[in-house]
Amino acid sequence: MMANEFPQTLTIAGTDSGGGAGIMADLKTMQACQVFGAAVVVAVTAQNTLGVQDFMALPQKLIDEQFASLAADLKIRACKTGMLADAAHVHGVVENLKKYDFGLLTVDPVMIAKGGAALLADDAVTTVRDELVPLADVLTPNLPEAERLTGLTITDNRGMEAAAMALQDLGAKNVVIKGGHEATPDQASDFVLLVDGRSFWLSAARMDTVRTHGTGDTLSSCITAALAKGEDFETAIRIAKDFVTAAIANPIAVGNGHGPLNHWAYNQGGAE
Ligand SMILES: Nc1ncnc2c1ncn2[C@@H]1O[C@H](COP(=O)(O)OP(=O)(O)OP(=O)(O)O)[C@@H](O)[C@H]1O
Ligand SMILES: Cc1ncc(COP(=O)(O)O)c(N)n1
Repeated sequence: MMANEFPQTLTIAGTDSGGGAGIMADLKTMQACQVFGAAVVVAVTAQNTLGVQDFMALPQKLIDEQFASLAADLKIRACKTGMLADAAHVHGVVENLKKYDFGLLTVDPVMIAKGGAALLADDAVTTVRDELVPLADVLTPNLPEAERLTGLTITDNRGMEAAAMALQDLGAKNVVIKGGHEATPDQASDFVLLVDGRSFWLSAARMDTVRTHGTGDTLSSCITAALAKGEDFETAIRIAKDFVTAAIANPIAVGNGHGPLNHWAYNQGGAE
């Protein structure tokens, strides 16, 4: 393998001082997936498993410089976005994604943290919908995010399927509607609509646990890692579901609130 050819990935998101979500969860997932992970920090949060105490988005100039630094040196094969804070920063990230080639893009349209804190300004939802979603090779909204982006109300499986189609109409190629927030007691079921029109459900036993901090970040960064390794969309999404299921099913005791996932579990044979 050439010196510059090792699979390289990028997360464009916010930090989590508590280590469980955001860029920290992304890099831990990428490491476990045996790809190299780089990061463009858009926002810094003061956060733990109990919630988000404060955050600040970085000046756009510094964000632009991080993109330029990576473009000048690394060979990123796949990237993902997470917390982008506000409309101006969403727009700034979109400009950079159009300027540089960082490979396949997974968009996790992060809006509200598990503890209830807003990680995206309300008026930025339209910017995400109009500017970022059309660039997405894979879009991974949870149910509230899918509702905000489409204007639909999702109450059942049919609603998830309709939302996925609406998101493809907005320009996303492959869509994963995450059912973590669904009120089904037994199953955590995600609906996948692929770019070629095929669709399927991915279901796992729903774990009765509060240790689910960073589940969405973990899923989207595992998809990113698998794509960087050359997997096709369907395989990448299936691997990521197994990875996150194992990471939830084998909890580690950290913090007193929504605890982080176990990013070693999948490699230790912990897939359910
Ligand atoms: N309690 C659970 N048991 C099993 N799987 C779960 C559970 N909660 C979430 N999942 C799975 O985790 C993945 C992420 O889904 P979720 O809806 O929690 O995303 P999210 O809200 O974006 O996560 P976060 O905001 O915490 O990063 C999905 O595959 C979902 O089915
Ligand atoms: C920086 C950052 N990015 C994303 C999340 C979402 O994760 P969760 O919904 O599990 O709190 C978060 N809490 N913090």
